[in-house]
Amino acid sequence: MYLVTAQEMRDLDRYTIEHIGIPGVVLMERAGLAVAQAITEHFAQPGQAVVLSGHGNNGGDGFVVARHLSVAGWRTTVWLVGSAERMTADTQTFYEACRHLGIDVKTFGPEQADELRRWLETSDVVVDALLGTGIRGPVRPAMESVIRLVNDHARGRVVAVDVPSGVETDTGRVASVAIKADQTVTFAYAKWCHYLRPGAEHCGEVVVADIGIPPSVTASRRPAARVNHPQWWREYLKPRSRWAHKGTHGHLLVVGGSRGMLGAVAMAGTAALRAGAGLVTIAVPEGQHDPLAAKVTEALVWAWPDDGQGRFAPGSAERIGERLNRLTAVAVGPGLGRFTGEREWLTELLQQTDRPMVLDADALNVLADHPDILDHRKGDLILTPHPGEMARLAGTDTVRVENERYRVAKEWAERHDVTVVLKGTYTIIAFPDGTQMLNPTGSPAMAKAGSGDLLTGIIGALLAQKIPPSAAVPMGVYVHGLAGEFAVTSVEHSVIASDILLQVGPAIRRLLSDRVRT
Ligand SMILES: NC(=O)C1=CN([C@@H]2O[C@H](COP(=O)(O)OP(=O)(O)OC[C@H]3O[C@@H](n4cnc5c(N)ncnc54)[C@H](O)[C@@H]3O)[C@@H](O)[C@H]2O)[C@@H](O)CC1
Ligand SMILES: Nc1ncnc2c1ncn2[C@@H]1O[C@H](COP(=O)(O)OP(=O)(O)O)[C@@H](O)[C@H]1O
Ligand SMILES: [K+]
Repeated sequence: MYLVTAQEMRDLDRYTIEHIGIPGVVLMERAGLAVAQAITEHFAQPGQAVVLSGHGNNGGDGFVVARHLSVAGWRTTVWLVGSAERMTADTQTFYEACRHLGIDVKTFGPEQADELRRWLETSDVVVDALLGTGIRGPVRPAMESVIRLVNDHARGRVVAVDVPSGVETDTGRVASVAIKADQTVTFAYAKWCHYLRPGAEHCGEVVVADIGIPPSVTASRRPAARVNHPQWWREYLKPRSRWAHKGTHGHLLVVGGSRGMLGAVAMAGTAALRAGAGLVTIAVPEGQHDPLAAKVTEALVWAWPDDGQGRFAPGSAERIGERLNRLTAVAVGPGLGRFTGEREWLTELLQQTDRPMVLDADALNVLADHPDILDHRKGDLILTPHPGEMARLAGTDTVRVENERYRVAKEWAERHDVTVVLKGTYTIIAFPDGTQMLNPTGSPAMAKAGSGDLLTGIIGALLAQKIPPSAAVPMGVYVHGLAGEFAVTSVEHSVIASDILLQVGPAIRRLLSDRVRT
């Protein structure tokens, strides 16, 4: 599924209307019908509904909802919050239809606030069709007072049409106030605000309804963002061949693990094996060799010169040259720490190999301080920052990263020709070509030290198996999130990274069995 901006949605609507020839009223009818169906499916029997309509097309959808609810036996009242003269032609059509059917349509004015409040307090459903993707700037006063009335007084289920009114479609920003919905029924494609805070917190459950826009329209008007889904990389997800041997499934080198931080490389390396890598070698500072070898049983351990403090010695990265030909991907950063000579060290690593490389944790912090290091890279680079690391990379603060997740990752990926995985709830993957993917899998259980190391290992394993980054990265992020969901067997609070590690297999199995079915 694509993830669209307001402008992209307008373009797709217009293309459908003008080039395919499906009239706008047909789309509006389907949109309103989908919302009415979501409501009637939720309730065992009809009750009382208040529909709040603006004069734009979002309001038009509201008139369609009102008509279907009324026909289905609901006591339905519509409040027009706006002016009948400024209605769009399609909205006017369905406004008239409501009137011809004898549905009660009231026009809201400040003097009716008490009456509307009573309706809100006594209705089973409130339909928010005030503002959709056409919102510009802060909500104007009349609508603002209606939105506040809904948030303060609605007792029943609040269902938002397309987006909760007051939420900006492309950014999830709420400039003044916004409806707090229990459910949002959107049309054709998800919009950014359904995933970005604070707007996403206003949506409740999001349902994407088909309104008859033919899927082929995206071929001529391709949106720049997608929701991560197996449809985008399923072809690379294969059962293992009967003739497989360890050499056919790649060799990942994981580099990191300074003193006191061996857990991170151990987790990354083991996750890589669980994600299917044939061989994993973990390179650590010499003094950490024995403790790591005692900790991990299935990965090879390789000692690089130590600085005497349990970290890599300057120049130690030259070691990679020895075994370069046998490696198929590299992951650098878990438990790396900071050390003298780190800039030259990371530069050497990048210079020595054209294998795809994942950079995580302190490798990202070295890069943030010395972005020129990137000039030395020879192969594809994948960066997996959490918001704090992203902020350091982009020279900004975490608050801006969180407020503009959709923009910060994209700018960095394009400017530096790398793939950026900006982690968090709904991880964003920004590709070097400017396109993005938003990941729907994951769980708050993953908000715990160690879960990021697993992701590094999983992506590394998929790259090591020669899956191109455009597929390996979203597949890895999806599998990691699914494993995080599966790991919640009791409560989210108690899940630890090792639990997630054990679910990498079941997550892959789920995807493989889905693959067989579809
Ligand atoms: N053919 C189409 O384009 C379709 C559009 N659909 C619906 O149409 C919506 C988009 O319709 P529109 O583009 O007419 O826009 P909206 O209905 O979202 O809003 C535009 C109207 O709101 C007013 N407005 C804008 N910003 C405001 C603010 N800050 N405070 C108060 N009033 C404000 C404007 O005066 C304008 O009349 C979608 O969200 C969707 O619900 C659906 O019916 C499907 C088909
Ligand atoms: N609330 C959440 N919902 C979904 N995924 C989450 C959530 N919190 C954290 N995660 C995921 O868990 C991982 C945490 O990684 P990171 O912050 O690097 O932690 P660490 O390096 O300490 O393991 C990321 O992949 C992130 O997307
Ligand atoms: K709305």
